[in-house]
Amino acid sequence: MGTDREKLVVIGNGMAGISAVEQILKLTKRFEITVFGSEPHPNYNRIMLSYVLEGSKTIDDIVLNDLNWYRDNGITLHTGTTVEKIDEQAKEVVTADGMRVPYDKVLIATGSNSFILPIPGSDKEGVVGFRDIADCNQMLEAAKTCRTAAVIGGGLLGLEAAKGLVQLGMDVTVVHLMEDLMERQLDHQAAGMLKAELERQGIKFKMGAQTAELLGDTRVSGLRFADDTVLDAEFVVMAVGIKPNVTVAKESGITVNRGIVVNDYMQTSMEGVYSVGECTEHRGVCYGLVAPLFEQGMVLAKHISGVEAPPYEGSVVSTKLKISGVDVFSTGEFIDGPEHTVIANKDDWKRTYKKILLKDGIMVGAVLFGDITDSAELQKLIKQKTVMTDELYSSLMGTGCGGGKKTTSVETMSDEEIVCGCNGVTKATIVDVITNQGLTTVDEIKACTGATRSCGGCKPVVEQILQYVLGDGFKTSAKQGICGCTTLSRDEIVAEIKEKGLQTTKEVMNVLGWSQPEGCSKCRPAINYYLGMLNPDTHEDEKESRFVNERMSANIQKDGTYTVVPRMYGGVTTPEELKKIADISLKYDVKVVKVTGGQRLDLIGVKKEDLPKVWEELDMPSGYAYAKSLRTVKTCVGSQFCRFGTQDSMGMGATLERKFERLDFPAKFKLAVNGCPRNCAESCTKDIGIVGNDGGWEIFVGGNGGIKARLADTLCKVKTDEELIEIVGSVMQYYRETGNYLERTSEWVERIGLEQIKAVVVDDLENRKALMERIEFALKQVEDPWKKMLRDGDNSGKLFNRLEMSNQL
Ligand SMILES: Cc1cc2nc3c(=O)[nH]c(=O)nc-3n(C[C@H](O)[C@H](O)[C@H](O)COP(=O)(O)OP(=O)(O)OC[C@H]3O[C@@H](n4cnc5c(N)ncnc54)[C@H](O)[C@@H]3O)c2cc1C
Ligand SMILES: NC(=O)c1ccc[n+]([C@@H]2O[C@H](COP(=O)([O-])OP(=O)(O)OC[C@H]3O[C@@H](n4cnc5c(N)ncnc54)[C@H](O)[C@@H]3O)[C@@H](O)[C@H]2O)c1
Ligand code: SF4
Ligand code: FES
Repeated sequence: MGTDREKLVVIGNGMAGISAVEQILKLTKRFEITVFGSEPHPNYNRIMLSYVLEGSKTIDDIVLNDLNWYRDNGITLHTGTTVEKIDEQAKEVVTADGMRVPYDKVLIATGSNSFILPIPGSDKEGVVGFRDIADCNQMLEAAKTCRTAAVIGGGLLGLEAAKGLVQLGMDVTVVHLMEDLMERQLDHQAAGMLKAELERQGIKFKMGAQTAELLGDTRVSGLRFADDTVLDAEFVVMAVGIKPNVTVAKESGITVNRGIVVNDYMQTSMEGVYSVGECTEHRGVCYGLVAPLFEQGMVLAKHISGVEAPPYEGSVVSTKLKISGVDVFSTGEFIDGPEHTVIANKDDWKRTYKKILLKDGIMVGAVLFGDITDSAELQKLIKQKTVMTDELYSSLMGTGCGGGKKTTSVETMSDEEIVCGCNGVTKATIVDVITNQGLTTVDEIKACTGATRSCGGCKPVVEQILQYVLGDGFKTSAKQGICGCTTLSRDEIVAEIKEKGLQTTKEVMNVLGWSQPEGCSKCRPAINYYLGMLNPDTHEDEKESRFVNERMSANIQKDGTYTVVPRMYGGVTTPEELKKIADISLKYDVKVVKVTGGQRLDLIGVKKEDLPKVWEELDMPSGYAYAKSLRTVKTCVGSQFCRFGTQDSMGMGATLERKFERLDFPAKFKLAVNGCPRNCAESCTKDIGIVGNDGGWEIFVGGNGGIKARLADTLCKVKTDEELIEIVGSVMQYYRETGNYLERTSEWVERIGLEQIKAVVVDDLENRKALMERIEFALKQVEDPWKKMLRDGDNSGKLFNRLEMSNQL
């Protein structure tokens, strides 16, 4: 049925083309739209193929626009139909099977093809790219019969493919040309951390390897490298990049470089013909991520619909790897050169890394590993070419006292700014559905606008917008698991462990339906902690679920040696003890003895195999410097010696340390006790700070002197030592029972609320007593790990073997 509407023909039924069509439909109904797609499917979310492979989504889950959508919007769809060229003279689009469709305007959105290495054997059976549903299905099929796979290419795609194949039970080696993974997005530091994490998750790597040939008869059986070494592989995935699909444009005489060359309004060299997506080259750049493609689509939609629009000026891209338990993010410039000012922070303990690059004071790029909560914020600041200030620095790098909350920046975002890059949702759209449709949760916004639907990277910003628009009416309902292996929250897991009487991490993962049977480095230690906290008498600590320092009961150093920190209650020692420490240090060639910030002595440089002998000869309790446990109780001189002292801080410090040592906490725990408000032992930055005052004690909670400094809050004042011990014990137990694993008290206090903590441990005497009973019970079960090791020996026989390097966590 003919109409007098303008005829728009879209070549390519992929993410960029159909997103542009969606934008056009919002602006005008003046086009009669026909879409051609080579694939036999309606438009689907290509990004999610990684999740289909990994098993967490099905093909049906990832359809973005089903056939009804095309029908409802009056779009004629030809699936399984490839366009050959545009006949400019006839003003017709010509398909490979000879169909001719007249046009007024054409949009070319033909995407990319996988780049297949031009090496002998690359056409063998069992060699695939990873681009579409057909490739994904081939991989799923192969996993049923093949055991070994090689993924060539250690970029985003290769790593996601490798993880998917590991999930399917295959033995997978990633073969990478360079020495660093994802070298187009990460610096050397982050790439190293990423590799270590993926190795933990079961992926093998062959780095710096150039594949010369794929071996096998008709079917691939292995890889031969340029140095003539060989790797067996029954299945090979090529993930070495993509090639813009410019065939139609080339055949039609349109200017093509690497991609189809367009101007700032996405117009090609041919009158009436536009191009968006991965096939397009704008100002010399071809993009390979969806966010820029959606931005292009918006500009195109306005231009083609006759709506005035600013030109497309290129995009700052950012990437996030979609592998559960691996949080890595990169945006803008990421390799530092002499022109950059580098702000960097690496935490070996939490295995996090943050780097921000400045050029002439302006933020131009960032890399995050381990903790990507600031990703959306950084992406926005870098996109806006923001100048770094002291305030921003403190907010991003977490320095400065008082723990001031980050200011939300959504207020300063323009309405047109895209919040969800994957789905092209702007701030204005989100604000609109909150204000006009009364939506109050991230899930509702997701259902209505698509924001957060794909990679999830935009969720923090969507939450911020909700909070900003609703103020106090905001509640977060988005379901967030403790890691990518589960959607269960910490509280749900703890409740299930209690209700179902679960005993081991394996059991928790099996019964509660973990997506990865072995869990990951985030959930395994957390569950081990929750089990121990809930069942102090029956839980068998799972050493393999502990971080290396905890397994060794010592902190590993850069050079592979360890440190030994013996317990010195309240920071007090004797000349005899000091002499013993000095003798042993000399005997075992300890090069440095360091006085720590917590007033202890740290014997640095003990060889792994000497650890048991050093512990035995010291014959002192472990100082737990490696553990998520009570580390130290720092004390001032106090009333025993100090002229100002009103309380015996040294005595009380030692008492508290003796009483509460050895227990596991969600994170490390530090105390300080002061004899008077002069506060020489710095209570304000401790998890619990105690200050002698008015003949009694004043107690503070939630202080932190670390990366995210925070001054402690006043909890209460008590008159007696007994009351002090009881409040300290019950705060500790309340934190043990309600803290998220790895959550310091500084974060816990903010999350739970000071008033709630007061209500439970100060005001409610019965509750306080119950908490004390539970902590006393737990305390009865604990034993010094050095003594235990000396008595029971090392069951594995490997822990103190010089050559054995444990790297599970
Ligand atoms: C496994 C995987 C994971 C990814 N993950 C992410 C991610 O997390 N984040 C991100 O931003 N990006 C990701 N990407 C990249 C993202 O999917 C692409 O950038 C995006 O899909 C490109 O959209 P496009 O429309 O330009 O191309 P495509 O989505 O490839 O669409 C082009 C379509 O045109 C069809 N076509 C080609 N030629 C013709 C013709 N002559 N006639 C008719 N039809 C034709 C093709 O068959 C195809 O269906 C991922 C890609 C893959 C493969
Ligand atoms: N999470 C995400 O954002 C995501 C996920 C998957 C794919 N993608 C996109 O899909 C596209 C394809 O991804 P990709 O990872 O293939 O592209 P890529 O170009 O980012 O990475 C290819 C990698 O292969 C390596 N390589 C090149 N030749 C090699 C060889 N002969 N042997 C071994 N390694 C070799 C390169 O060093 C590079 O690291 C990209 O545009 C990517 O951005 C994005
Ligand atoms: S805090 Fe008070 S009691 Fe303790 S050392 Fe300082 S001045 Fe003396
Ligand atoms: S940015 Fe990926 S889902 Fe929003």
